[in-house]
This record gives sequence, structure tokens and C-alpha cells, in this order.
Amino acid sequence: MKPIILASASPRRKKLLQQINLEFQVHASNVTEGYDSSLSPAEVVQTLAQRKALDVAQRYHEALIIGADTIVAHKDTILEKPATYEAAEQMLHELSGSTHSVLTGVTLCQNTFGKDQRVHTFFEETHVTFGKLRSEDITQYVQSGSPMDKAGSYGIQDDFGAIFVKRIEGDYNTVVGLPLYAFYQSMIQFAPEFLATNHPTKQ
Ligand SMILES: Cc1cn([C@H]2C[C@H](O)[C@@H](COP(=O)(O)OP(=O)(O)OP(=O)(O)O)O2)c(=O)[nH]c1=O
Repeated sequence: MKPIILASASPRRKKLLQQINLEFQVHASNVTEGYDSSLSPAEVVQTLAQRKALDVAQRYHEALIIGADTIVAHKDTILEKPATYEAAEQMLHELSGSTHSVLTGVTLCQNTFGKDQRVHTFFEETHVTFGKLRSEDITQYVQSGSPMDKAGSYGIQDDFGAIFVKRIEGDYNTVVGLPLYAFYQSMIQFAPEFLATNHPTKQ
């Protein structure tokens, strides 16, 4: 069976992929996540998703490698993972009481031994509206440490998401880090054979 490789260190992405009952291995990439500041948010997430997938794809002759990247975009500013607790508080104050976009880029890279390498990249966008956040709630959430490994300094899957997200428009899983609906549709189009062999029906 040709393996599916998730090129991500994100525990959320691993959990999402486990949800759709695919058999896969995890092999995180170690690429830098810098990008040209002239790129649009959609170009950034697709560029980074592709960079991660192609980095790991070098290590597999026969496999489907999946890379992904998630950012928050608010008023033409890209918010990634916060560097400090202060940066995390600042981001959440900025997002308080407003609507922002969360974009996730995904790359599927299919290596076929001795033949070609086929690459398919797409992105999904979800709009998230926060209620007005109290300073003490922001401080308490940031002190929990949870925001530090998440784009935009928050996890919609955290209790924070449950009490502060007023509404979302788009796939919830795009915000968590992997748009499962669009991903599965892409698998059907791009690599259906991997669904047949790596998708054991639940007993
Ligand atoms: C907005 C948001 C982001 N996130 C997470 C998803 C990603 O893990 C992270 C964005 O950082 P990414 O650089 O996309 O991913 P990562 O560094 O966690 O892992 P890798 O690069 O190895 O794939 O933010 C949430 O878990 N919940 C959310 O609500």
C-alpha cells in the first residue's frame, strides 16, 4: 500500500485526518515559514503549504504527501503564530469585536517511483466574527499558553472559541487547520486510488 504522509507537526491536523478514517503517517517538515510580503494571504498559505509538502516529498519515492498552512488575515494584516505573550494579547485585542478571515492552504503531492511528481494546491477561507473580548479574559486565555502555537493567537476548538466566536461563515475545519470537505473532494479528483487503499471502512 502506497503511504499517505501528513507533512505537519500540528496535533490538530493529525486529529482532523484521523476523523475521516484515513491511514497515514506523520512526517513534519522543517522548512522556514518566511514569505514575500507582496503575496496575498491566499498566495501565502498556498506557497507555504506547497513548501512543506515538497520538503517532505523528497524523502518518499511512492507516497501521497499532504502539506498545509493556516493564517489569520485582518484588515490587510496577516496574523501568524504569536512570538510573545504580549503579541498574543495584542492580536486578540485587535480581533475583538470584529470579523476576520482564516485561510488554510493545502498541497497534495503524489510521488510515483521512477515517474512524475504531481502537485495540486488549493486554499479555503472562513470568516470568523468575535464578540467583544474583555481584557481580563484575553489575559487569562493568553496566560494558559494555548494561543502560542496557533495562527492569530487563538484556537476556535478551545473553550475560547466556544465563548467568544459569535459566528463563522465557511468550513469550521479550515479554522482548525485542515478543510476536510475540500480536502476529501480534492482526494477524489487528484488521488482516488489512495482513498481506496488507505481508507479502511470502519468495522
Ligand atoms: C486560527 C486557528 C489556528 N490553529 C492552528 C492550526 C495550525 O496548527 C496553526 C497554524 O500554524 P501552521 O504554520 O499552519 O501549522 P503548524 O506550525 O502548527 O504545523 P506545520 O507547519 O508543521 O503544519 O494554528 C488552530 O489550531 N485553531 C485555530 O482556531
